[in-house]
Amino acid sequence: MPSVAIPNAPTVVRATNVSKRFVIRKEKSLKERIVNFGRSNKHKDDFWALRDVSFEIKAGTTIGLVGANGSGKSTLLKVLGGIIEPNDGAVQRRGRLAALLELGAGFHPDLTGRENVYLNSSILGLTRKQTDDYFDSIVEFSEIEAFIDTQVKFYSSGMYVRLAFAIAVHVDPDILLVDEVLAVGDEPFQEKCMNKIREFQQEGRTIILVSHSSSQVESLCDRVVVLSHGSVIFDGGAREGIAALRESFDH
Ligand SMILES: Nc1ncnc2c1ncn2[C@@H]1O[C@H](COP(=O)(O)OP(=O)(O)OP(=O)(O)O)[C@@H](O)[C@H]1O
Repeated sequence: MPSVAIPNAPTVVRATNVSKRFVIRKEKSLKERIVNFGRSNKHKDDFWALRDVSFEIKAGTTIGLVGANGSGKSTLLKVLGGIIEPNDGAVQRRGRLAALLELGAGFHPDLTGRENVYLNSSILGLTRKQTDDYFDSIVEFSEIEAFIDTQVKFYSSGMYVRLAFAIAVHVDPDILLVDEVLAVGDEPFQEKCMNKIREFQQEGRTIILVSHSSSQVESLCDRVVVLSHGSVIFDGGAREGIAALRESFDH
């Protein structure tokens, strides 16, 4: 088992019948524009990115969210992290959460790396004194010392991820959400992140990971949830989950 199983571990995340709808605006075709001359060139469609998703996650579990492109993984991660609200259903969480979502999320582009460290840490519940204490260690982990006083809008995607990951792992999270972002780091940094994730597993923290890498999911996760068109089609062991994922590509 990749993480340390805790007997009778409490539930730290519970999603109950979660559904999320987006409104998609589409341009009308030339024919529709002529027929509807004088009216708006756009029409709206409802799109359910998540439909009736329910599961519970016990403390200390590493869970992989997998599925084809557009199946709803990032949307689910954002709903679990409280970054977006579901239209139906509810999410309950216990403990401090740190989230590594899409690139640059959580960073203010006009602020420097240093200022963003302080801003992010305070959003995640650290005092200024605690951030002062962690600051050097965050910068050292990120290995971007030379750019720490540069505005983050000038950062490369790898530099963003380095700083974001370094902050997330220093705020003592009980739950860590990681979207695909790690794939952006270079090989040595990815290895460093994997080691940190393994350390977190040993410490009994809960990790929710979105990944397209089957080998990464199999080596890190205790459990896999497979999404297809916004619904859970499998919830169980990692190896069986990867098999269910491959099968879902054929449908
Ligand atoms: N803000 C939004 N407005 C409209 N549609 C959205 C929005 N965010 C996501 N979607 C749609 O919801 C669906 C699920 O998107 P999501 O990013 O959750 O998929 P994913 O499984 O993470 O995909 P990928 O593997 O490509 O990253 C997609 O069809 C996407 O276009």
